[in-house]
Amino acid sequence: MRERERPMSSQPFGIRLRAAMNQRGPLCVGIDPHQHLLDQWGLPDTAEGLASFTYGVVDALAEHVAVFKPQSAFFERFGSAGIAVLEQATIRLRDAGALVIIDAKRGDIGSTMAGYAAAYLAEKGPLACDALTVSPYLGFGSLQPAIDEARAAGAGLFVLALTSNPEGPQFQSARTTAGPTVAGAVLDGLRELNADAEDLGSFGAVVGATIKSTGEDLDIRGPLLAPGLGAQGGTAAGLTEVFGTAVRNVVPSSSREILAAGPGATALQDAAARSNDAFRTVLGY
Ligand SMILES: O=C(O)c1cc(=O)[nH]c(=O)n1[C@@H]1O[C@H](COP(=O)(O)O)[C@@H](O)[C@H]1O
Repeated sequence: MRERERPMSSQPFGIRLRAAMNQRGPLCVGIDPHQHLLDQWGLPDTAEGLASFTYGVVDALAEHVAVFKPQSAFFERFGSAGIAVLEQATIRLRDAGALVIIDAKRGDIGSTMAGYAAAYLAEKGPLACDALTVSPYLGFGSLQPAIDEARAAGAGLFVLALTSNPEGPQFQSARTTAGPTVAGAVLDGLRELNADAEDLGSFGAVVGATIKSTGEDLDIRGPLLAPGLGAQGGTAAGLTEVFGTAVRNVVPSSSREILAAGPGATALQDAAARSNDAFRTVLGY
């Protein structure tokens, strides 16, 4: 069967992502159950508190928002009980038609990367999600097993390129021996992976909404995950300055700003809808 004729569930990630953003708006809600948010929601700092918080977000938003990005760190904090919540939340979100990017920023030598790929990207993996954040600092080529598994499963990757934290440029703006910056080399690698994509490829970059203009070419024919909105100071209006003509491919991600509206489901839905509307206008959805 040709790619375009396949049912949506078995389409490559980039195609599913564009369809979901067209349908529900571009907002990605980050699920970052910080200790202070559990406290603010009146929940204990335990695995049970984590579960109530996470399923509260899932129940309120799974049918309204296109993309979710659970932050693995805050689930790992509670060991296997926390990982079980991440697993369940991922299943429930996907069952409700949302896409899940697990933010685990994995990166290792190729043979170990294959283990992460089996956990997060393989169709029957225990934490199977739609896309995974990965780190390229062991060399872009070290990501190959994850790239292969993503292609086989119709999943995607988001590779760190220009991160939102102030320390990022120390490495990311440094020049490689071949000439481009480290970030530029990552973007070049992604452009190559997406070369055959008609609209949006499955291999994306992480580019912080806070980075201002860098002179890097962000047109990689793939999605640009933009965290740093809200709590870190990035705004919807500022996205055009950072992304220029590539702004249409941005997946704007916001965690604390939306989560702080909880625990009420209606308040969470209102916060997500407001945010989604602002991004729709800027990104042209
Ligand atoms: O990969 C990420 O999502 C990420 C990359 C980056 O450059 N900056 C960044 O903040 N993030 C993540 O995005 C989320 C931001 O959360 P808020 O600042 O609360 O919206 C956190 O889970 C971060 O780990």
